Amino acid sequence: MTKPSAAAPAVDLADEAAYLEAVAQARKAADAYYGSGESGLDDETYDRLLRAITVWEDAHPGRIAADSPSQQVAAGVTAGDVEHTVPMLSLGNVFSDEELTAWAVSLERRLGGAAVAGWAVEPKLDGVALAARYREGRLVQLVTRGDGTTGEDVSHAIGDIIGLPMILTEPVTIEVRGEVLMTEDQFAGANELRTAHGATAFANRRNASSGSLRAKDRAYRIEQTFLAYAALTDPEHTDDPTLAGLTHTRLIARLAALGLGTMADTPLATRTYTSLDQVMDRVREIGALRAELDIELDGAVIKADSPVDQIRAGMGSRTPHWATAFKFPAAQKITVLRAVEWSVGRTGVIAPRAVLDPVDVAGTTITYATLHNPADIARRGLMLGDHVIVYRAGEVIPRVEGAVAGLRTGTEQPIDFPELCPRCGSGIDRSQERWRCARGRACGRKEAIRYAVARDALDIDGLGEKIIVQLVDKGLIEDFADLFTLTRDQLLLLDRMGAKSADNLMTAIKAAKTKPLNRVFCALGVLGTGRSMSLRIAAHFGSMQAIRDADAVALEQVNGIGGEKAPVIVEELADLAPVIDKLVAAGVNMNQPDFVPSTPTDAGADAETSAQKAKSELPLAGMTVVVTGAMTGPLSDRSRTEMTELIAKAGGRASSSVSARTHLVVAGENAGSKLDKAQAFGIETITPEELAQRLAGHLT
Ligand SMILES: NC(=O)c1ccc[n+]([C@@H]2O[C@H](COP(=O)([O-])OP(=O)(O)OC[C@H]3O[C@@H](n4cnc5c(N)ncnc54)[C@H](O)[C@@H]3O)[C@@H](O)[C@H]2O)c1
Ligand SMILES: [Zn+2]
Repeated sequence: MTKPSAAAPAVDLADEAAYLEAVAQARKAADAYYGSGESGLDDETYDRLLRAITVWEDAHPGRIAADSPSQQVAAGVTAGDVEHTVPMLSLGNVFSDEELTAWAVSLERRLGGAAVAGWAVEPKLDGVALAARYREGRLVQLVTRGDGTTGEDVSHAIGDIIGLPMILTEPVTIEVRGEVLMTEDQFAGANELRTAHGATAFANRRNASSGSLRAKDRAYRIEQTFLAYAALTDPEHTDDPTLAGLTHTRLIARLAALGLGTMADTPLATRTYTSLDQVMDRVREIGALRAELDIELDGAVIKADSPVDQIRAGMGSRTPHWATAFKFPAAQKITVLRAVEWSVGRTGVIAPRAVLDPVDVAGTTITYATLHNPADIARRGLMLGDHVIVYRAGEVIPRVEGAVAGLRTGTEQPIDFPELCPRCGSGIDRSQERWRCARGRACGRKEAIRYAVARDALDIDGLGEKIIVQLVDKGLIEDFADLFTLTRDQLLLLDRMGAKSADNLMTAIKAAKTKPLNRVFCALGVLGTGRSMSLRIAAHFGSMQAIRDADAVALEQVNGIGGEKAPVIVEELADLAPVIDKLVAAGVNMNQPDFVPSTPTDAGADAETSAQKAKSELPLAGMTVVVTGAMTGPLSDRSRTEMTELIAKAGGRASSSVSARTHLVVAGENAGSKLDKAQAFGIETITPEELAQRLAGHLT
C-alpha cells in the first residue's frame, strides 16, 4: 500500500559557505523549474535541499540570503503583469503524522487555544495553479500564480480547458482558483501535437501543463483539465454574498453546481472530519487511491473547514496558516535510459521495455519501465542516454514519462527499432501502433500453447514446457487444438515419456474436452481477453457459435468491451477460425453451463423468463465482486479463475479492480491495497469464510 512516510532526512549544512552553496544550487533548479519548466533535479532532491536551507535559516534568522528560494512563492521566479489582490499562496508541508499533529497544535494556538471547528481533507493535485475570473457568469480572464502577487495573463487558453466553462450555470461574478493538469490521454495528445510541429516532447505532465498554458500564438490547441479548490469570496471579488459564509467543503460543492470542474462526486471529493485521527485515515485512503487515478497527486491537503477559523488563523507571506499539505513519497524520479529491449508476446505483439539505471521510487528500486509501443517512444522523443523521468505510484507498472531535454550532452543515441521480428526474424506488421510479427500467433506458438493449457485456461496437468517444445519441434502439433487428436503412440515418441505418463496425459487431455466455454475461449488467447473477460464473454453469449456470430456492436454489450476492443476481438476470432474449427471437430465442449440469455428472445420486452427470474434471486445477483488476498476456509484451494466462476454462478460479476462501482470485496489473508481502497470507498468487505456461508448452496 502507498503509505505516506517521512521524507528523506535533510542534509546538515555545516557552515554558511555550505548554506550559500545550497541556496545557489536550489536557486538554479527553481529558476529552471518555474521558468522553462525543466529542472535537472527531481522534486525529492529539491525538497531535501530546501529543507536543509530552511533548517539553517531557522537557526540563523539574521543571515538569510536575499535570493533564498525559501522566501517567496515559486521562489519568486515568474512574476507577471496581472495583480492578484488576494495573493495566490503556496502550501506548507508535513511528511508524517507527528508533523501533522505539531502543525495542528500550532494552528490551534493561533486560534487562541480553541479547537478547529472541522477539518476538510482533499487531494493535492499535481499540476499548475490557475485563477479563472468570471464576470456575470462569463469567463473573462485566466491568470497564472506567478510569484503569488502577480501572474501572467493566459486568457488565450480560454476554451481549451475542461472544467472551465465559458458560461457558468448562474450569472455570478467570481474568481475561482484551482489546478490545471493533464490526464494520460491529454498528455499523449499534447506530445503528439507538439512533436508534429517540430518541438521536443515534454518531460512530464506538470511540465506539459505549464508549458502549454503559457505558450501564446501557437498554431494548435492543447486540451487540459481544471479542478477547483478555492474561490475569492470577499465582497470585492464576488457579487454572491452567500459564498463568504460557506465552509470549504460547501464552497466546493457550490463551485461544482456552477458548472466548474471539481472532485465532488468522485472518491477523491473533499470530506470533513472532526478528529486528526480521522484526517490521517483519510490521507492514507487518498494515498491508496493514487495508483489507479488518471490524474497525478503528490499529497493530500488538510484545511480548516470553517471560514471563521480561516480568517482568524490568517496567512503568512508564502503560505496560509489554516492549510497544509501532507506530501506523499515522490512518484517521479530522474534516471538514465540505457537501453530499449524488444520482446515478442504469445500473440506475436512486439513490445518495447526501457532499461534504466536503477533508481529508488517511493521505496522500490526500478530498473525497467513500460514503453507502450514504438509510436509512444516517438511521441515522447526519447533517446538512449537521456535523463528520463520515471513515474510509479502504488502497484502500477512504472512508466517513462519523457526526457529532460535540458540535460542532454549531445552524446545521446537514437533508439533502434527492430527491422525484423526479434524472435523469429520474420517481417513486422506495422499497420497498427502496436507492432506485431508478420507471422502473428504462429511466431508465439509455443508460448500460446503453454498459455492454453495453464491452470486458468484448460488446466491440463502434466503438459509442461519441455513436452510442448518437443511436440511442436517434432511437428506433432501446431496449436493447442491439435492436442485433442494426438495419439498415445505419438506421445510415446517423446523423450522420457513412459507408458504411465502417456496414459495420464491422454486422460488429462480428454478431461479438458469438457471444460466450460469460458476456459476454452480463454485458451484461444484472443488479444485483450484474459480469464475474467473470457468468463464475461462466455456468460453473455452462451456458446462459441454465438460468439463467432457476434459483430463488434454485439460484443460491446459485454461489460468491459469498448469500441476499441470489440473490432480487435472480431478480427482475432476470424484469424483463429481454423483452430476453433479443429476444436469443434475434436468434440471439445463449446457451451457455457447454466447459460441464461440476458435478453428474452421470444417473450415480450418486459416479460421475465423463469430462468431470468431464477437468476435475479441468486445470492450475488447484479453484484460486482472483487476477490483479493489468499483464500481460507472452505474456499482455500480455489484458484482465482475458480473464484471468478463461483461468483458468476451465484449471479455476480468478478472484477480485478476496486472502483466506485464495486459492491462487495472478499478480502483474504494479506489483502493489500485493494482492501484499503474498498475501505476508502466504504464498500462492504467480507472474509472468504463469510462468502462461503453466503454461497452455501453453490459451492459444489
Ligand atoms: N525539481 C525542481 O527543481 C523544483 C524546483 C522548485 C520547486 N519544485 C517543486 O515544486 C513544489 C513546490 O512548489 P510550490 O511552492 O509551488 O508548492 P506546491 O506545489 O508544493 O504546493 C502549493 C500548490 O499546491 C496546489 N494545490 C493542489 N491541490 C491543492 C488543494 N487541494 N488546495 C490548495 N492548493 C492545492 C496549488 O497550486 C498550490 O499553489 C515542490 O514539490 C518542489 O519539489 C521542484
Ligand atoms: Zn516472429
